[in-house]
Amino acid sequence: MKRKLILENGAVFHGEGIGSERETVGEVVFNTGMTGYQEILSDPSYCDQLVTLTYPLIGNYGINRDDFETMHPSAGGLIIKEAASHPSNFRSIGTLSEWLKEKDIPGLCGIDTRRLTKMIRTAGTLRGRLCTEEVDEEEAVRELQQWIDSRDQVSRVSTKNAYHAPGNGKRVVLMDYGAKHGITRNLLSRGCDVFVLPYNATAKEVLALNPDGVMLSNGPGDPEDVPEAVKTLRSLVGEVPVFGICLGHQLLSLACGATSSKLKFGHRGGNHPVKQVKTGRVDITSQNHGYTVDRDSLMGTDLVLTHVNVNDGTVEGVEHREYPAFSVQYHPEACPGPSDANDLFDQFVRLMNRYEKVPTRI
Ligand SMILES: NC(=O)CC[C@H](N)C(=O)O
Repeated sequence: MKRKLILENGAVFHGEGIGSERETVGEVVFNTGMTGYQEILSDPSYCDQLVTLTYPLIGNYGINRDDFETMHPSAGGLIIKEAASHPSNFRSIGTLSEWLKEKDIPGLCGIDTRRLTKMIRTAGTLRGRLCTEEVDEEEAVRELQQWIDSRDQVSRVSTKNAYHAPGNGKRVVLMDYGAKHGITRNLLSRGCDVFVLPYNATAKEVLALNPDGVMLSNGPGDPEDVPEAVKTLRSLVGEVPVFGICLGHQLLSLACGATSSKLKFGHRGGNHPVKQVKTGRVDITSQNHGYTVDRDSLMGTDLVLTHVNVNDGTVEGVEHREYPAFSVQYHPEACPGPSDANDLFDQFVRLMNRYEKVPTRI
């Protein structure tokens, strides 16, 4: 079925529909990874976004049972050059198009994704509408320009109920702002006893679990839209070791007095070089974010810049001067992407060991 993508700048891309036939509007973003479409589409950080993948052939290894980052994908849509119709992989249980249909995610294929990506790089992230050929383009552009982005993504993707993933090591509370499974997987593989709490859990609720550390997850949207999380973190910093990833990093930074802003077109892909300020070590990292902590705003806070992006100098990591709290903008859990930075989870465990609290548990 013919479908098209209308952008707020008036550009129109005509292609073929795949997946759900539902219409959708969202921010169009691009990811430059060559693989990992299953993890990307199931990562809650992409909630509502129309994701275009710059790699031209997508779906060639199908969909498997192991690589979901959440079981309830919330990505707004997928935009690609070519959808493989005959996937081949020993783990494959179906095609990408079937899965998109099953999860009600609309897609568009057969468009020039390089042209679209260049457009976003020049204009900045654009809103788009994925719809049928009949839709009036001028009217759609007017509507897109007046579109008000929703600001409740974190509350939509976060768990509604607390749950427990048992282990016999350090007790970690994972704040679920839209967490990828990869974070829990990494904590469990280090023996951690993980309690996952909803995004709006209070500091009192967190501390009642008597944790050795608190992990702040990734998640969708603008960090300024989650003031309740910032308030909780203000009370937690200094009480218990904290490690934040991506949205978790941004929220920790806001809680410590820094500010954030939106990047022109974000960082999404598997080859973003990040330099550790102290040692000069460069990790190739997995990234997926549209906002950044303002580097200048760190001055006057108790946060120290620990990591910078080699491409554009933006903040990639901070640590607290006084308290056991650190965070990174990128994804040490990878999935998709390289795992150069996976040792940050070990660093978190070491931090919890160092700050061993007086045992109150029996
Ligand atoms: N992956 C994430 O946690 C993304 C954080 C935030 N939603 C951003 O786009 O900057």
